[in-house]
Amino acid sequence: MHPHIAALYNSAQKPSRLIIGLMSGTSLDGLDVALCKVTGAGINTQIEVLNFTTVDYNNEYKSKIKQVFAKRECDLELITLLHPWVGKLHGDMVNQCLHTWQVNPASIDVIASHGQTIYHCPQSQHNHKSFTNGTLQIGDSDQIAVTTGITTIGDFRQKHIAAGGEGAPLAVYGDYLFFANHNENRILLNMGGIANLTFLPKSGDANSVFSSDIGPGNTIMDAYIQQHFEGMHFDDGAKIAKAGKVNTALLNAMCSNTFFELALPKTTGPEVFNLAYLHAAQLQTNTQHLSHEDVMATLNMFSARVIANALNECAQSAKECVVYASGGGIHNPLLMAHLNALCPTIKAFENTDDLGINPDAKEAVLFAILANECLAGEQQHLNNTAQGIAGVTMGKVSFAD
Ligand SMILES: Nc1ncnc2c1ncn2[C@@H]1O[C@H](COP(=O)(O)OP(=O)(O)OP(=O)(O)O)[C@@H](O)[C@H]1O
Ligand SMILES: CC(=O)N[C@H]1[C@@H]2OC[C@@H](O2)[C@@H](O)[C@@H]1O[C@H](C)C(=O)O
Repeated sequence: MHPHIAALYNSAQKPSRLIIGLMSGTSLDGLDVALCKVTGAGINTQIEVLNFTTVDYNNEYKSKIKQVFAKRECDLELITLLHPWVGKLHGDMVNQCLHTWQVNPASIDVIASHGQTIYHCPQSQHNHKSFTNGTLQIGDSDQIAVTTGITTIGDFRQKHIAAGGEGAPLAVYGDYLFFANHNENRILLNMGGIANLTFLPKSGDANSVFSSDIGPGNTIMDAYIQQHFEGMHFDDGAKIAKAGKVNTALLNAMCSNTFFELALPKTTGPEVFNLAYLHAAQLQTNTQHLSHEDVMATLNMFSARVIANALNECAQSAKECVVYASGGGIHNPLLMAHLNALCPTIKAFENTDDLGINPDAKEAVLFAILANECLAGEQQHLNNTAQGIAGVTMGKVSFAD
């Protein structure tokens, strides 16, 4: 047997494994690195996050990725070069974290790498009759494995597509294994660039579990700030939005899009929710001359309204839902205040800290859980293709040499 296969076999048989989850989201703020001790597998999975950090991206990374990010047309040579470059950079960042944490790389069983999404196109968002769903993540796992010397499992989304899904949201798998609870109807809400949710009924009925993207979380707000406020990446503490007034005409125009008419589950991305989306709504409502503050107030309310609509829809099908929020949006006080006001049927808004997982680390932890299932999961716990939840093992294995 090849020693790499033997090592994986040994890892899979251990009662617990050290797995580093890596997530680089649509906000392009940094690489989330979560060192997890994962015990067991399947519905017996337990997680302890031993260390977590976000390694900030520098301007070079952001500007290089932005040249291809969510763009229908771009330089193929650049994409080809970025794929190994991002992987190497992510590997270097893991090495830097391990050094800082004084953790021996040899003690890590595997790295779970999401990569960097550069384009997402479910069937509902493209006009090519002969194609179904597609999504593309760069940041080659072979580069991470070679750079760190640690076996890396990556490229999780392609199996989901191969099995008929849209390649997202994958959160549902980890959410179900780790957060489902018999005493409470739960909604796990993540507000990153794009917002998504997982509904976990207390009945535990796997067929009633579902997950969906909702629409914009922070993505349009971030893009607007980056365009108009030099050196700023986001509206810290919602200071700018708080100084403005919501423009109802613009808000209503933004809320009117075919994506919102599609039934859950569905997926989307910054390919749709971007500055061009805002500009089209401004043109339509003759609101091009609003102040930056008023635009930000309206964008903030736009995100809140679409998220609230989805939460209220879930709350109709199950009484007394508790929302557990995660992602950078929880740090936006105006967004959170709007959500509370717009969701009277939600029993309580908590965040995943209350369930033992740092809300900023949650997505990276979810990929560690997916890698753990790839290694040690003995059966599929969710399998409902009608709800976009394919019962498949996700992830491709890259060895270090
Ligand atoms: N203090 C804060 N005030 C306002 N907004 C904040 C604050 N901190 C973070 N955010 C928002 O959270 C964003 C980062 O969120 P997160 O890291 O969850 O996104 P992501 O993982 O890249 O996205 P996705 O989950 O869609 O892939 C920032 O770009 C910003 O918009
Ligand atoms: C294609 C892609 O990268 N989608 C991301 C994005 O960010 C949030 C939302 O859109 C979600 O569908 C997904 O990420 C999370 C981790 C998921 O798959 O559950």
